[in-house]
Amino acid sequence: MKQYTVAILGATGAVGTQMLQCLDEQDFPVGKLKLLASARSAGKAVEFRGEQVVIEEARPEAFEGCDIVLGAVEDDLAKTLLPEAVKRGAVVVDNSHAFRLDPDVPLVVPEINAEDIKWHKGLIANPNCATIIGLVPTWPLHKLAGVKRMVVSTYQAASGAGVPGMRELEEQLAALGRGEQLPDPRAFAAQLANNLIPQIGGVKEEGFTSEEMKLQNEGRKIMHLPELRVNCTCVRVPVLRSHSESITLEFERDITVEEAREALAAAPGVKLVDDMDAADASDRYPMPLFTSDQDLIWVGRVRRDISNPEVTRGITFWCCGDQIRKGAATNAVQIAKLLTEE
Ligand SMILES: NC(=O)C1=CN([C@@H]2O[C@H](COP(=O)(O)OP(=O)(O)OC[C@H]3O[C@@H](n4cnc5c(N)ncnc54)[C@H](OP(=O)(O)O)[C@@H]3O)[C@@H](O)[C@H]2O)C=CC1
Ligand SMILES: N[C@@H](CC(=O)OP(=O)(O)O)C(=O)O
Repeated sequence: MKQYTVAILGATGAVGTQMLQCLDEQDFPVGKLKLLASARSAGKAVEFRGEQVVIEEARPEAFEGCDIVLGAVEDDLAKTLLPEAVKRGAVVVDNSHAFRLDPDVPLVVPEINAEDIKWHKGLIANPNCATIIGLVPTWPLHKLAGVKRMVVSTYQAASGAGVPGMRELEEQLAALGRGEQLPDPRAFAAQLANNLIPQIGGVKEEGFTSEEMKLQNEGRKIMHLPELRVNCTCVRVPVLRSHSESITLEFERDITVEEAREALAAAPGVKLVDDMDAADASDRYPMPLFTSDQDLIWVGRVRRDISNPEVTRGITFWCCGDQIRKGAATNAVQIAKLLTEE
């Protein structure tokens, strides 16, 4: 079996660290591993499959000899460095927003559009985390009844803002526990502990934020639905890990709650947790505490949309998924695995 030289760009971050674990869990055929980060991290060692791998500073020459590069750095750095990897013959799977809407770059969720990998020209983009988590359960319902419109509210964990976001919430919770004054917020616009922040990303069209527009713009490309309409509100919540979403879908054709539940129960990447009579709350509906550090999107609270006059054409549900895993690292490694099977 062919072994691949794999590099992780941003190997010390929230997503990069998780990628390392996913490569191992998904039995990825890694021949040689290169871990790249900033000069601050260069020289530190990280263990992979029982061996110590020394982190290198990310420079264009570091991509020499790489077959696959997994990108886990912010947009500007991705734009500067990743084309250098492609120039040197690597195939790149990038997690940033930099290339997602480029018509020459496939944007892939393997459960939905794995076939798009085939037309890559060296770069494949991993979608936004809230987009992946919302679309994995939307897709089987779309196949059943044709989705026309989505109304979404997201409840996004602090680690969506990377290691700095996670640290900030942990520091704030610890300071509150000790009865101390909280340090000034750095990763977020305001204190997150005991609070909700209804802004993720900069402000774009008509007052919507960049994060809110991703679900529509990336969703259209992934599901090949150029007319899809999405109205989204994204909120940062004081949860460490796992994003949650409330989603209402309007369909072209009739669909019953029973049909929706059946399709969700059979869908790849989805776990249906929808039993309001269960004794234990964790068996009644998905909650972010229980969906962290695993790869499935849990779906529950499946109901008819009672606000829709076409009473059989709307479904509402709640879902939670680990955004560092399926929303980023797991999805990227799944794509890389498909590349090895090409
Ligand atoms: N966190 C999440 O839930 C998700 C994140 N993403 C995307 O993934 C990407 C990474 O995010 P995340 O892991 O959260 O971010 P982190 O802030 O946790 O990690 C950033 C990484 O970038 C590296 N880095 C910073 N500056 C440089 C530099 N000058 N040269 C080389 N490497 C550098 C850091 O290295 P060092 O430690 O040395 O500073 C670190 O490895 C982003 O594009 C983000 O939008 C996508 C989906 C979900
Ligand atoms: N913005 C997301 C995480 C993320 O990094 O998304 P993107 O890769 O689209 O910038 C969040 O904060 O929860």
